[in-house]
Amino acid sequence: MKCVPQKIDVYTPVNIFRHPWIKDSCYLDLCTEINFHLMLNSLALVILIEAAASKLCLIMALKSWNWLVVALYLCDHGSATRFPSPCDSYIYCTGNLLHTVQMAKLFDDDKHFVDMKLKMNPGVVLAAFRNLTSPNPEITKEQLKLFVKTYFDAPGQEFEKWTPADWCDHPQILQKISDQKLRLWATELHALWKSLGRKIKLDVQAHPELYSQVYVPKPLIVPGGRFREYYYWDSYWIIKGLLLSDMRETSKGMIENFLYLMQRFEFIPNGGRIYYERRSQPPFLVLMMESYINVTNDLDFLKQSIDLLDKEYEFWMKNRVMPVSVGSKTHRLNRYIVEAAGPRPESYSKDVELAQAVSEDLWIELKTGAESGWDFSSRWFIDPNGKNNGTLKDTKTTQILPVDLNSVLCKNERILAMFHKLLGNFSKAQYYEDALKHRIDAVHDVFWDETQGVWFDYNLITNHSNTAFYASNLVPLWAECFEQEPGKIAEMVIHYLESQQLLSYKNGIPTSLLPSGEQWDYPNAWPPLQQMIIEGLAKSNSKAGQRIAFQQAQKWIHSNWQLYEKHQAMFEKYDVNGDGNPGGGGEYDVQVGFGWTNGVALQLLDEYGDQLTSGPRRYHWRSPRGPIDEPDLTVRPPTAGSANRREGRRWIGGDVDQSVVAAFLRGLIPGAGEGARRRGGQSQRDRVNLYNG
Ligand SMILES: OC[C@H]1O[C@H](O[C@H]2O[C@H](CO)[C@@H](O)[C@H](O)[C@H]2O)[C@H](O)[C@@H](O)[C@@H]1O
Repeated sequence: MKCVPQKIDVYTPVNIFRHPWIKDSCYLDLCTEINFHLMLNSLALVILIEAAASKLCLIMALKSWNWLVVALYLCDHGSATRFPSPCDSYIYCTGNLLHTVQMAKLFDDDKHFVDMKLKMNPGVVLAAFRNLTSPNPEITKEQLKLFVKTYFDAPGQEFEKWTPADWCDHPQILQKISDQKLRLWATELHALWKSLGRKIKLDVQAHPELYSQVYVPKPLIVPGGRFREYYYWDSYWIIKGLLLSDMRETSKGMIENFLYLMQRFEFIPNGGRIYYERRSQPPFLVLMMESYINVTNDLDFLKQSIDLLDKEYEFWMKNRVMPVSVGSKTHRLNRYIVEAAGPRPESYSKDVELAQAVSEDLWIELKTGAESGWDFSSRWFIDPNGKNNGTLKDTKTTQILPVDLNSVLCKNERILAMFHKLLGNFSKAQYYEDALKHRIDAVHDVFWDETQGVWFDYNLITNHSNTAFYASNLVPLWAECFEQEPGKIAEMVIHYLESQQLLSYKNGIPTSLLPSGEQWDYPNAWPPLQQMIIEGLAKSNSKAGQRIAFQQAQKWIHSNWQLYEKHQAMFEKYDVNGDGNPGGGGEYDVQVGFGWTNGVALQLLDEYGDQLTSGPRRYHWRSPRGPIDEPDLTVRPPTAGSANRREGRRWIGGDVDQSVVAAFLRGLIPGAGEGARRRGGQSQRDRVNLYNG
């Protein structure tokens, strides 16, 4: 036990019951029922125990209420309890009831319980649970089941029926898709917005204490499956898809919800549940607004929202920054870090079991992993020697400067500068331009590897790069977070991709090359990562980059479509190998729906709709100036000695007839359809032709 200064806002007289020593016997919601003397006694007892155990804690603290509170500020049981729990609820975020239900594993998925609605006031439910468990805390699983049935409703009670008013039968995007099967599929993807649409009941606003759902005023689109609520970074690709489905009102409503959350929390939480309220996700709000403004030119909306957009950027720059010195320069770069203690309520039993072998600090690292959106991945593993190695228990997300987060912030800075120019605030625009300049410099000095021609995450423990492949290494290309000539940098990145054989997978670019069993690793391929990589290559001034972008788009669309034909479902992630399989691994079963997958598929169909095919047809390039180089599309397992070949790696490409796969892939050479006609812009296809010319 040690005494360390605490954040003053952690234990105030009102929420003093959150102190870990008394929280299980004295619930905040029961405060009014508790005799004042009893309360004083228990506080005195806590202080006495604290004081006895730590010579540095002053017994003087007993003298007055203020001193009691001060003593509680100063006393601590270890680093993990320095922080508050994921939220203040003794039903959904911390306490005996949550612990008992989750550790009894009443449901297959821990998220089920924390998504249930309370039938009665939390104080009543907690009192009933205390009665049930005292004096004998041992209760049977049957008693517990009955208790949950008596006091909770099934998840999903927080929504009312809603059909988006801006949904129409024939969005313009359909006309751009030449392949009939893909066009039919796009029609069905477009229809999926209706089944993923949700409107939160006003009762959630009136009685927030009965729900874990966080109220937002406008209807929204959820990812699907167990993800019954909105998610921050998912919503970017959902909004992109909605805009292509001509659903501007729904898109705007989703952005308004995030602005509402900014007002309430001063940052944007991970997702729409109170157990997510002390962590965020990659900062995409400014990018959502850019997408919306590009389509609508709604400058009034931008004007009303700009202060909150600035505020979100400030949140990241105040709370998620680390100085890092390279040579004589010190840069300020961003990292993920979540200052909340305890297991994640939605994965409670798994977190408790995992931390038993390690320390409770692991819970901070896991929550930080969730904030990164990459929960979980070998990307965050750092073993006791500081190496990028180990298993989930070696997760040290806070100790890594992530390439992708800094690239997204690069985009934020560029877009915010542009927004302020549009609104006539030139000094603020200059502020963001300066920030962008510093960021580009820092990204170059800290992340860029000139020899390998790619960016790498930076390990803050060893002060070295982590040179393993992660798809996030390519995000600066998409974010245009570099100074060099884009064509040149793209050529270097392509050389890296080829040398690592990352373009040889049948269904897309893998998340990593390590089959760790975690979901943000090999062999999974995730929609947002494919989209950023494809767009990054497509917008580079490189002929090869544009060609590869199309090939990857074709692979992705084909495997998404193939699996949809088989299961009538869209998945949250896919396997890079085989004849179309959903992804797997991680702590929950693969989910269907699926918000960002549908958004990315629509984006690719919009961009390449005149060229993409559902089947293995051979296309001939009909450029008037002669053929482009035929790409090497041979599918092969990694060769011996290549950096991507690791012990135990699963190569599923061996399951299928390689010659058939190779023939299939050879059919993916860019074809000449009718030129893509984009609304107000140059298409990928046009850019390819221009380049050829
Ligand atoms: O319940 C486990 C974790 O689930 C979420 O993460 C995954 O799904 C999200 C929604 O599609 C996605 O944004 C995230 O990238 C996925 O890894 C949730 O965001 C986590 O906080 C949660 O612990």
